[in-house]
Amino acid sequence: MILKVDNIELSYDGRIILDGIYLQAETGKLTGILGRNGSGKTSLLSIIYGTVSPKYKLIRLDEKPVTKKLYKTGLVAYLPQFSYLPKHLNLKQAFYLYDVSWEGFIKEFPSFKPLLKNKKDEISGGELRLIETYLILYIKVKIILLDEPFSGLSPLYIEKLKTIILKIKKEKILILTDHFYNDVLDIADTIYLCKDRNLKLIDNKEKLVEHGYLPLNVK
Ligand SMILES: Nc1ncnc2c1ncn2[C@@H]1O[C@H](COP(=O)(O)OP(=O)(O)OP(=O)(O)O)[C@@H](O)[C@H]1O
Repeated sequence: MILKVDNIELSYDGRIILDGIYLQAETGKLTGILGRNGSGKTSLLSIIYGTVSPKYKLIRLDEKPVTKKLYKTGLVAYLPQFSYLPKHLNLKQAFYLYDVSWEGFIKEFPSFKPLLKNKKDEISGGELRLIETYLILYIKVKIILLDEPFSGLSPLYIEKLKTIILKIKKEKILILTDHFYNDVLDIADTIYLCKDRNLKLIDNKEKLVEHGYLPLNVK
């Protein structure tokens, strides 16, 4: 499946945030979006998802224009920057609600086993972020949008999550944005830099320096 996002123009209060955006993402390839704070990455993901309405947009799936908001098609799941799980659910109930296997999760992350009956305010911020990201990755949809999945995670969990993302991307369209650029560069097949209201296709790390996203002395 190929997702094409084209011709997006978004303004807030008369200020143009995105203009003439083109992005292509496909099953089997991980698409990463990098960009400075405030460059418009979250806005773009929200436009694709359908919760932000720009002045113009054209979204196509396998060349067919999508006329509904994408989230209404049942094809897409979105990890927002904020926590989305309802407070009253424990983890067992949350995995049940999202139809994701707790046993599969425990196989990957055995240290979470004792947390089965805990609610979101009884686990750490990083643990919660990992669980919420994992749930989104395993929801039975074809398109996954992840806004800063690595934020708040310790290095070992980031590595584990990267392995899972690489597995998942084989059967889903996966678009992610994060400030952990080394991790994004490590696993993404296609990288876009969100800059000057537009997306620039990036083919190597040096380009990120040239575009002023990374400092000159970056490792
Ligand atoms: N609801 C809104 N009303 C007005 N301006 C907004 C709104 N949401 C975002 N903006 C502005 O739009 C610009 C893009 O914001 P966005 O959240 O998309 O950036 P971002 O690249 O995701 O940033 P970050 O990396 O900090 O999360 C910013 O200048 C922001 O202040």
